[in-house]
Amino acid sequence: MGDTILDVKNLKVHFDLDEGLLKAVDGVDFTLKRKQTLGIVGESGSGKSVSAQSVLRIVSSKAKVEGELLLYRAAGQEPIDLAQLKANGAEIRSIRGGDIAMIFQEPMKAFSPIHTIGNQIIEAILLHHTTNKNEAKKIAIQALRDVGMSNPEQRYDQYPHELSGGMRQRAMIAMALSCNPSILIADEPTTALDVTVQAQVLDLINALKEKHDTSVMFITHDLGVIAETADEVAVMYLGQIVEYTDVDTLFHGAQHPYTRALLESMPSVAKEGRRLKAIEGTVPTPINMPKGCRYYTRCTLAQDGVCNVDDIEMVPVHEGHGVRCLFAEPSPKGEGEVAYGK
Ligand SMILES: Nc1ncnc2c1ncn2[C@@H]1O[C@H](COP(=O)(O)OP(=O)(O)OP(=O)(O)O)[C@@H](O)[C@H]1O
Repeated sequence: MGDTILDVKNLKVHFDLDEGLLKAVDGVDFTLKRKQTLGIVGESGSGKSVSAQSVLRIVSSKAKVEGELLLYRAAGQEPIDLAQLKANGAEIRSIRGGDIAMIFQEPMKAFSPIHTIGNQIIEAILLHHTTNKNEAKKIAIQALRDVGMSNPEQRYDQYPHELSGGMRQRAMIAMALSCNPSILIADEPTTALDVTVQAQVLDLINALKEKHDTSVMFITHDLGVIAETADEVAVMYLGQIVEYTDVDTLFHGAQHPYTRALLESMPSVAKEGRRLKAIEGTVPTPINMPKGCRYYTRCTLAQDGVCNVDDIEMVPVHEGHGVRCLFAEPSPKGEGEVAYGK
């Protein structure tokens, strides 16, 4: 467990709705290693955000959360099971923002419009770091400088609406990192930004991760972002992880038909002159799901009577590479691409 900082075991998040039981997350396992970035990728509705919110215990109070969320604060120490903490108790509140911080797609979700950027950043620092206001202000200004804000002293006194979208994103990252968290959860932080600013923010997150030895859980629907940030990747579909591997194998030896379809819909992967292939259909709502493979309704390899009979288990095809598909084959690292579809 030495290099593991977060170990998520059999996480289930279910919502009991009038229409039926919605299984937003249904038996998810992953480990986040120290100083590494785990990318979680999948289309909208696959359960990425709900998984992340469960770690911080900020998922809606209507959700039923089961499983283990083991946080190893230091190597060799007994873990804390975040799933066992009271959702609004003192312990999880001290972990939120202290050990684990989160950034979102929309920074206005993180900031209140009626307080200055500086006052909001020092609030967290005063809670987790120091009770001295002058010292907290110095840390906040340094954090703004670290994320590349020009005139950080002036930014400190500005309101969120006075900054551009990219600047607000940087300010949110400064707030998240001002308490030096060991884990940063980034939920689509660059989706709303134009391409140039997106690249700058990704570079910034990667640089800060190296500087502060932070572990990052990076949630995105974009494999391009995964290529830029992740060491390991979990591909999610309808509440389950369908493929789990290191980033090189993802791009050169993916086996799950869903991962392959995502790759084929990615601009730089599509061969020259070939049209991008959109994935047919949409992600169904995970209510009253039939037995069998969750991807059955959209899969080009689906076989009636084979794939829609029993729930599909994750098959280890190589050390550190798991695939939830009956057609997965054991493969030496990186050779799945050759085996698949031949
Ligand atoms: N508070 C809630 N009540 C009921 N259902 C919810 C709630 N929050 C999320 N869901 C459902 O859970 C499923 C997973 O949602 P989630 O937001 O985790 O997906 P996602 O992969 O992060 O997609 P997106 O990128 O669109 O946020 C979806 O079917 C969603 O409608």
